[in-house]
Amino acid sequence: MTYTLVLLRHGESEWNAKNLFTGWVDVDLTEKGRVEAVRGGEQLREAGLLPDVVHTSLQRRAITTAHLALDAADRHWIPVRRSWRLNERHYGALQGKDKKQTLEQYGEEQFMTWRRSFDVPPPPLDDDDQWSQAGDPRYADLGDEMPRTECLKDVIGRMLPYWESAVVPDLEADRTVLVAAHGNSLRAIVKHLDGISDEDIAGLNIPTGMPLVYRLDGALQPTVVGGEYLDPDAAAEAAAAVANQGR
Ligand SMILES: O=C(O)[C@@H](CO)OP(=O)(O)O
Repeated sequence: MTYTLVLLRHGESEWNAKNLFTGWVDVDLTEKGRVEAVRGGEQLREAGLLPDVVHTSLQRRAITTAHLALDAADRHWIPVRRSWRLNERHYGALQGKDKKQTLEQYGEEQFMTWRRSFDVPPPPLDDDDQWSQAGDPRYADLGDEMPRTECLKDVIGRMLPYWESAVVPDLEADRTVLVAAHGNSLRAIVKHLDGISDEDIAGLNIPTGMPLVYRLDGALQPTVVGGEYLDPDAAAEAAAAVANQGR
């Protein structure tokens, strides 16, 4: 038995284009991001990878990407589930800050610790900050679970209950599952699937709008470690660009 999982990071967002830390700020796709999402869906269709169900975050850039990609694959009609547990990593007090300016102000080591360390979150974001999500009705039910900042370890901790209770049952029902989410929530899933160490995950970057396909065995172990991008050369180039943001 082999299960099929497709991971898709949203297309380029307005704040990706402006090089701003985004996190839970609900920015839209750019025109380029919309084209990437459509292209991602076309790649799925061309590869005969037709999702039976889609899981997204509660954020516009992932929701719109899923819709555009599925529309292009003629799978716009499949069931959808959304959860805050697939949201981007909450970037704390860095939300809304320019990545290049942050690098210049705090230096390489602190910048990379905040961006890619496993367990060091940025300082928390005040509830009255203009980029806070406190009071956003879509998160009204979160109570004490509402983050004010997160590191990747925190993202894994809040993502896994959803993975186990919602995504795994779909895989085990032999559905082709599309997860349309974010750079860091997808890094959390990849770390979990591939068993990547806390140190090595720092070097993993996920490009926008490029389907990453995992075939999983009956024990939900990847048959190919790291999965397979449908366009590996373009994905490698785009992942390197993500790694270099701020420079
Ligand atoms: O700003 C963010 O929310 C993320 C994804 O765009 O950025 P980074 O790749 O720096 O974690």
